[in-house]
Amino acid sequence: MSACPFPAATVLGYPRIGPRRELKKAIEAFWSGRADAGDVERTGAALRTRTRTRLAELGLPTDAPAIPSSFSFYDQVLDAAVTVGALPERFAHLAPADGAGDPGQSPTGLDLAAYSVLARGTEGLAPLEMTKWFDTNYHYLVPEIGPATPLRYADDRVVREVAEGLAEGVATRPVVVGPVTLLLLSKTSADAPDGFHPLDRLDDLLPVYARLLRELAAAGATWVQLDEPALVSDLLDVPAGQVHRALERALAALTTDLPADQRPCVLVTAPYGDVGDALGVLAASDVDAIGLDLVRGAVPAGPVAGLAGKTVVAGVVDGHNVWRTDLAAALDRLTGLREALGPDVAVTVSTSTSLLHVPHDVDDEPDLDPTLRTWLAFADQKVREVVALARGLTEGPDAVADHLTAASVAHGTRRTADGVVRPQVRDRLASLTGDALRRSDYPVRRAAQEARLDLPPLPTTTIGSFPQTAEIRAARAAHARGALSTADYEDAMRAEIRRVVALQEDIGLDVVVHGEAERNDMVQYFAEQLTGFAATVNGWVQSYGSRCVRPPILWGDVSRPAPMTVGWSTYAASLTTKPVKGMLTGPVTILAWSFVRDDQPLADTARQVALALRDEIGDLEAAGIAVIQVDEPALRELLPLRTVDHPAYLDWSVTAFRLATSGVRDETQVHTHLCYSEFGQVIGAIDGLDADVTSVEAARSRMEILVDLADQGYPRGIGPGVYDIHSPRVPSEDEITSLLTEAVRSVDPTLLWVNPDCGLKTRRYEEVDPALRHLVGAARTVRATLATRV
Ligand SMILES: CN1c2c(nc(N)[nH]c2=O)NC[C@@H]1CNc1ccc(C(=O)N[C@@H](CCC(=O)N[C@@H](CCC(=O)N[C@@H](CCC(=O)O)C(=O)O)C(=O)O)C(=O)O)cc1
Ligand SMILES: N[C@@H](CCS)C(=O)O
Ligand SMILES: [Zn+2]
Repeated sequence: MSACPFPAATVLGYPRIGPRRELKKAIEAFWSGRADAGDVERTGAALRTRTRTRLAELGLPTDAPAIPSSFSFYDQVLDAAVTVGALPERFAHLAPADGAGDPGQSPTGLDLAAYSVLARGTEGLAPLEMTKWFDTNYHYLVPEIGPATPLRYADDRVVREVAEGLAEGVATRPVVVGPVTLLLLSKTSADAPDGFHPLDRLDDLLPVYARLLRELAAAGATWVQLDEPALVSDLLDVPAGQVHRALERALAALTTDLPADQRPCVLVTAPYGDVGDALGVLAASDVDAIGLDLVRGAVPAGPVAGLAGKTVVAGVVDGHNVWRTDLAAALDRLTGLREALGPDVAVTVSTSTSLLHVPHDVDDEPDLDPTLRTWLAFADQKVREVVALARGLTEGPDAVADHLTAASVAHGTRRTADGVVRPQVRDRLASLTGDALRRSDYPVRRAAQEARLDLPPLPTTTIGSFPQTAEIRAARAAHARGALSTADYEDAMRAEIRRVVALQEDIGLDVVVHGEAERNDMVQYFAEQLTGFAATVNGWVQSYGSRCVRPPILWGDVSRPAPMTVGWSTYAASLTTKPVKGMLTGPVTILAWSFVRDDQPLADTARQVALALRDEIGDLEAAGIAVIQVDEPALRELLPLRTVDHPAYLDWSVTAFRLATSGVRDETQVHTHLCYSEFGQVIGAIDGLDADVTSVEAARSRMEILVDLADQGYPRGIGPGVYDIHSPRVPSEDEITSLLTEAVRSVDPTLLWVNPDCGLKTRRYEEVDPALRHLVGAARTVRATLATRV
């Protein structure tokens, strides 16, 4: 018998925000001073208890480590950095002086206030940067590691949570970001010499992980899960060979080199894609189990050298989307896997990724169409699927015949249900010619737009949203529960538009927006108005920290029954003589932030969404809106993790954007907005979008993007963000002036626009008002220098 028996079913992680966003509410109350740290700790503990109890109810055993311990108050990458004490120099004062590195000491680590400072910053102290987690809409905090960054076992929270489970009679499996991924996702700290990479610190980090494993074993953990998603990505700037060598060293240090009785059994997972050649490295190591994403990745074709005696944790249930699993097909896949790997390899059934990316429970969605509901599996339903598949694999399909039949009936109804295929949508798309993707040459458009808009040099604008105040959200909540009529709600939104337009005129912005007050979310708002989408009521998913989104479910062919934004934009236009910018979310972003259908290629779905947006853009134009912005902040997010897949993605994503935007006349100016990006990887696509003006996030990188674009001879309008909206800090006029002065040196000033980095919805008016005044003041100052230059 294996020294490391693994349960037949598990999941790689579970949502932690709570079914009613309990954690969000508790931690935000703490940040605003309405609750103390003890209140938040109690909420966290109650949520962890709930998770363990719920997972057991759903069928995972409590006496074997099938139930993951995957809680976090904010982010799992931050947690790993805190566990290994990797505090950047500017946060050094937060570290408790408790002799944490000493053997025998159990460090209690950072308290919640200090932990929050790393995540959110404080006066004069910038937080860790935040960026997207692989190709998901989840954001992690980026650790900063240099040659001198302390690395020591500094926080025993993960160990305490194991003990907490055991005290309740549940043997959990702690989940920790693995050492290779932690270093590959870290950025090099500013003081590091040229050529340094955080991976250079691997040998300093491994003893810290080894200590963690010993502490976990001592606390009673029989397994630990080390997540190594970096193995599925080519986008992390380190060649695969080097990653594999690092992995070999890490696994040896955490298995081979540790006495078996001093460490838990080790599961290493590679979620979010195909593990590729790293499988050979994992198999050749002494790890006890390997987690494979078999939704995105391939089932090995035959035996893999070194796997004998290990467990393969087969991720056949999609952790990243909400469709009910075709259980019969999954069982075939599992059987095929077992046959391919041979009798010496145990197979456990699992999810492909953590369930962090899906809502809790379909049964908590009273308003969903009953037929649609049968097609779906949220986290809880997925746990049941995993349990049923495990039983089917061990006892044979007959043992779970009811489950297999119910799943196949649901899949059958999905294929033929009304609205899944809409012939009119498909016929329209089929009849489009290449002309639908082309506008006139840019110089022709530019001349027509300049004549129409008559803007000054360095025109100023915002990215669209103004603060979503408590009053706006309260009005929407009251409307949703029937306490405010539609007419009164719309009046409230119009009052907000009046306020926002008047403010922009007062500040002196050149191109005005309506402020997006009416939007609960920049994707959900559109999904609620398009056919083929369903919205949830409680389907919250963590986006970052305490911030959540409710991704809509894109289940059928998409069309636009009626205009979606025209009324709001034309109302704003009626209030001002300045040009009003219409504001839409682009096709790629609508897909990226929805649960997309899995029964047709994403490219086909993107074209349907694009066509609906093309209709909206046509209506905005017909209503006299001269500037229309189509936001694509998620263009980079959906970039495939394997470079071999990039050309096809960039082709369909650019095509979708052009399909949406190319139907307008020359004198209509199309803007786009990109944020959350390392633009280097999509710079060709920025050009391909062919937008007249592109605004990009740039303030935090001091406009480096401009140099890249200038190097490429980028020929169209560009608005590098001059104000970091992620921070409450109000930038001074001088600082914006200095950014703009640099900008006009690297880019043709006649192409330059002046705007913040992103929308202002998460900010407060106390910050936005002065910041925008400084922005306009700076633009005027630099404009004057241009005039004198001429
Ligand atoms: C730009 N970003 C977005 C991403 N994904 C999206 N789908 N949308 C985005 O905008 N990904 C990348 C980034 C991530 N950034 C953010 C930024 C901010 C949030 C955020 O603030 N989320 C809110 C929820 C927003 C929302 O849906 N609002 C609704 C419901 C509001 C609500 O909670 N109402 C209360 C009642 C309120 C009251 O009575 O006063 C309730 O229902 O209980 C709305 O405005 O109607 C959050 O709360 O976290 C997310 C991602
Ligand atoms: N128009 C949106 C873009 C966010 S990426 C906004 O201003 O919030
Ligand atoms: Zn943005």
